[in-house]
Amino acid sequence: MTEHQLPDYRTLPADVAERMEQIKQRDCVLEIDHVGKVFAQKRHQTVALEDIEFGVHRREFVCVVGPSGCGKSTLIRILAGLEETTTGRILVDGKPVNGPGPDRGMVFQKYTLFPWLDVCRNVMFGIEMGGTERAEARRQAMQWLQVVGLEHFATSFPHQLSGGMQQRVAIARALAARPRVLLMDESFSALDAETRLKMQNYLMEIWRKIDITIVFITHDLDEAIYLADRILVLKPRPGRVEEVIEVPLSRPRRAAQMMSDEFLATKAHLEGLIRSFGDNAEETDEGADDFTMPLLTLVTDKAE
Ligand SMILES: Nc1ncnc2c1ncn2[C@@H]1O[C@H](COP(=O)(O)OP(=O)(O)OP(=O)(O)O)[C@@H](O)[C@H]1O
Repeated sequence: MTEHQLPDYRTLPADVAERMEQIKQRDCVLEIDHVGKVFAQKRHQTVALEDIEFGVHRREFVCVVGPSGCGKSTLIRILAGLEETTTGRILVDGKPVNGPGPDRGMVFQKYTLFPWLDVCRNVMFGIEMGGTERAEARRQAMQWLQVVGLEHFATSFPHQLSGGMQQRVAIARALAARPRVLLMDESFSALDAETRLKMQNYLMEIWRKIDITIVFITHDLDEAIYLADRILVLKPRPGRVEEVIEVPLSRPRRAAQMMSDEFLATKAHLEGLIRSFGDNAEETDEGADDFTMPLLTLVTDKAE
């Protein structure tokens, strides 16, 4: 099939359309209610987010994509309660949130485990913070380690684990506090491609087993399409919702689907959207295009 024959990404196969209908009938666990964020500096203001309105349904998997500077980090920090909104509000299960809370768990990009605690104690940390006594916290931690397949590493320390394993512990620790929503901020972007795919599959397996709603920020369009039920596309300056895409892929997802017409059409559409924001992109790379590298070698023969 040639490129111009690719199916319209909006055409959902019947099973996916039915699943989307079911998801939409569920309550919204997380509501982003007309959220705006302005960073005021001495000389100017940056409108990082403007009037973001979006609801995430129970057990839905939403990915947020957009070019650098479109407000992805600001949005997830607001959802986590680490940043205040300028306008609008965030609701979890219909209740406005002010600041961080146990109803929202977070997994960051870099490994954030406590290096002086073993794996089990790292997972116990969030449970004990909730007031659970130690023996029960240990029992629950072991259960979560089983969920992420690391029960045999309970007494290992973070530095003894690979990057992927450390992120699995971070996921277990976040889930152990029994949040309603799991917020993931570029959580797999420090991993190599193979480990990343494994982690994506692990995450979807875990998500299928438990009552958790996921919001996942990523730069990687393949990752967004592979994981999400819906993709929220943000455009920069100011950060606004450009489009919400319903991913036309059946579940359970398999890596082979990345070569399907539906996947490729969705990716082509997303790439086109993000390319169209070009003129508004973040200015951090200013000058990169006309940068000329000075010649730092004396070898100038024709074997270049
Ligand atoms: N603390 C801050 N003070 C001032 N401006 C900020 C602050 N944090 C973010 N911004 C600005 O808000 C806008 C959105 O930034 P944000 O980091 O949320 O974007 P992003 O999409 O996460 O970018 P990236 O993909 O590069 O991480 C940018 O213009 C950024 O410069």
